[in-house]
Amino acid sequence: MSKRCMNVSQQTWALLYKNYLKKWRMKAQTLLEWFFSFLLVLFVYLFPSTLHYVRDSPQMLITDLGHVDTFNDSNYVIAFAPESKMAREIMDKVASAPFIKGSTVMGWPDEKSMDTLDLNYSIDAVKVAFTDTLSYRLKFSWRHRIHKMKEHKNHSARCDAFEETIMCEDLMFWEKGFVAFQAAINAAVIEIKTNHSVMEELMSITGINMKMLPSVAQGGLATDFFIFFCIISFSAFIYNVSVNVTQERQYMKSMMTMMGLRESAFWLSWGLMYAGYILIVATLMALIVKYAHVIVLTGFVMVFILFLLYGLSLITLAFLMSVLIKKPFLTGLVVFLLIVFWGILGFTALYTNIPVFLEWAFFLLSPFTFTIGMAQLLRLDSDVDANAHSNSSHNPHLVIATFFILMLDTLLYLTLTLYFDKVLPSDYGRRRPPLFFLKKSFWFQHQRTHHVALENEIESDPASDDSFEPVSPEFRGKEAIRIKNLKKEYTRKHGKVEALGGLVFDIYEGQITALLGHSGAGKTTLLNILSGLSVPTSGSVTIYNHPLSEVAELETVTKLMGICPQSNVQFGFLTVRENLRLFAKVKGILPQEVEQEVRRALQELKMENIQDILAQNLSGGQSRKLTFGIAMLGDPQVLLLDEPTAGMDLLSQHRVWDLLRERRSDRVILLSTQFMDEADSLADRKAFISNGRLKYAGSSLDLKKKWGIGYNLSVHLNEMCDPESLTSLVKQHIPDAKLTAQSENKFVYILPLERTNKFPDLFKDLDRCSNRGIENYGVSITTLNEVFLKLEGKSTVDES
Ligand SMILES: Nc1ncnc2c1ncn2[C@@H]1O[C@H](COP(=O)(O)OP(=O)(O)OP(=O)(O)O)[C@@H](O)[C@H]1O
Repeated sequence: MSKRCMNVSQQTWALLYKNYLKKWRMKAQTLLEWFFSFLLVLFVYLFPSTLHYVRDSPQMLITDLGHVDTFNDSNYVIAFAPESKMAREIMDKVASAPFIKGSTVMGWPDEKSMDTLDLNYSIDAVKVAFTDTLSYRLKFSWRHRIHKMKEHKNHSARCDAFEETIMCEDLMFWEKGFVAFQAAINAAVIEIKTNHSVMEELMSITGINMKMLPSVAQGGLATDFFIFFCIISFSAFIYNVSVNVTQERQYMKSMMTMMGLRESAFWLSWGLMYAGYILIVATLMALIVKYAHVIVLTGFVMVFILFLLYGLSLITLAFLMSVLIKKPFLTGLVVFLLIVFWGILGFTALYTNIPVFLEWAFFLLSPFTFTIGMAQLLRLDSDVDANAHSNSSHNPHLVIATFFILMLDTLLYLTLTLYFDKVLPSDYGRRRPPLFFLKKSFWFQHQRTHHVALENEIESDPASDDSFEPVSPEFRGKEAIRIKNLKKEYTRKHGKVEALGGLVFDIYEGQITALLGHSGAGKTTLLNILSGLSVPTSGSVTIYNHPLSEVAELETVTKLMGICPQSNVQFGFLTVRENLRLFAKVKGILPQEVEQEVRRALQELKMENIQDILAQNLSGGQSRKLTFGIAMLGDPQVLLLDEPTAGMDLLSQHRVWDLLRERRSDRVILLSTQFMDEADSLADRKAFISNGRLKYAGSSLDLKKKWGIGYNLSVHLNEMCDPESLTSLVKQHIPDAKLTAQSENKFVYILPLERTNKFPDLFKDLDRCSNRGIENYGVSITTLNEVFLKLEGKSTVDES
């Protein structure tokens, strides 16, 4: 057996190269992936001209806006809520303010009912919502009075110049009466509380419009679209990583894990590959954002880091979904929809006030965080202070905070991926209990102290039953695989199916053991349990004293095993040689021995002529040969082979048999087969399983002896022959001969094995009787097929 070392970096590089070859060979998929990514980048590139403009109004002078109460507009009603004595008193005083006189003041029982006040377009409502006597909120109409500010374009101290006119958004607060109302309500509250009137004083305050510094403004809806395209800029990659990982995780990852693959190598190989893609697109996006002047003041590095961290978080999100969802297309779709939906949720936070705790919870969703981060970046650009310093690095805290949150999101998704990957049930592989990380054995190397006891506990073959041939003394103490009371039940829609029902069985080193049985007998189930691909419902298995129930022990056992499962294990887009090379590295064969091992497998199985053919183009038999070759890599100590020669031509079958015979000594070989001749000529010991129970274990000879070996004497006769005299002739030589079948012109007798010395005389007499109606006769040895049918018949009788 070659020395094995499960090295994460060797496995990661091998899988990474496999991923690269996949991308290279599946050109259409790869081109589409990059085409869509570049299309999105192009969209983003087309935005910048409409996105921002520099606001510079040098012609705007310092202007005197006059007194607060110069505001003069009677086209509104005043509403307040809740209507209490104090509130009414305050509002009465407010109504006495000179600029309000004559307006309608309405009290409402609560804010909700006040908000139902819906006036026609010509009249506005100014609503005052009291929270207590001293606190209130002033609600101005959305349409006509004060524009609602968006957080990411909240550059409220800005003015725009339209030809000759200068429009300042903030001036609305002065011109539409917001400041005047605020001053009047404040004066009323102060007067009620202090008995001192400040109304006149507050009303005489004057306002001044200062000169504006130049600034960069963002383009409203266009900016939102721009952010949206940034959110979905990695979608094509993320869709593909979701689909690829889900596909591989279903079967190939479990198989490779059973060969010794470290989980981290699998995730790293996909993670690193797509991190490379993300790096390229993040650089392009940052270049566009920066050099097309979407963002003028913020540095390239900040934008690049934001895109990179966002992209990485999406890779881990795709990983997480691939663990939670089984269908590849569905995983890709769900991830895409989540990106869109969570991104849009980010806009909600920009436009509305969502509760703080909810906002923090939403930060766990990386597209949400990215939206906020992007908005903050754009906002930095129009920040007044930033303009003053002409360097945004003075105020980047919020953007840097989003970097950290994105890192946390990535870490969270990765942790959840690894956790659910271990805990959630799947078709193959061992599941851990939900709280496995609390167990000491998970953190510390397992100490094997109880194995001796366990070994003693296990009963040996039930030798007392004469259906089981006692093993010869030379094999005593060579029990490599010990199976005790092994049960396996599958739950189906209509109840449970018992695939194995309490198997007790030892498999010895130095022997080839064949599992025989009808379809659905439980052979694959047993082999899957021994390979660690399936978990028994009850009972125990030890391989070289390592109990398979212990995950840590399973890792040791995988180093000893070579597995050839019922379905082929190979990557269709790799050639035969590449497949062998990849699996040799996954199995931990030392780097300097890999090529030698691959060459040996190609030679031994006569696959040199097909070594450069893609596995997907191999015939069924050739594929099987490749899977067998993969199982044999590293010359494993324990070989578990599920119908290894199925579909192979005769020559290949014999090649496989020869190989197994050559390796038999000091190895444990267990194979299942449907071919009786394979079991007959290859296996030293046959185990016959029927309906999940062991019916017989022993050598071919013993099996045939117990179940009707011998020789079949078939005599063909014509109408001249007297059947009774034929039977008495046979019995005269061999009294215990049995007539097993008779037809009009053919009689079949079974002649016991130990009577071979009587055969010559019998044949002589039969020759002599040729003139008495015996046309011809022949003798054949009982085949295993016949024994199988007999045993099968007995099982059916037993069952009924
Ligand atoms: N995943 C599963 N879910 C439900 N039932 C299953 C599952 N796998 C196997 N079974 C059932 O368990 C029983 C044993 O199946 P198994 O595949 O071990 O038989 P087998 O002896 O290998 O058959 P074959 O020679 O046809 O491969 C069958 O009744 C089968 O239907």
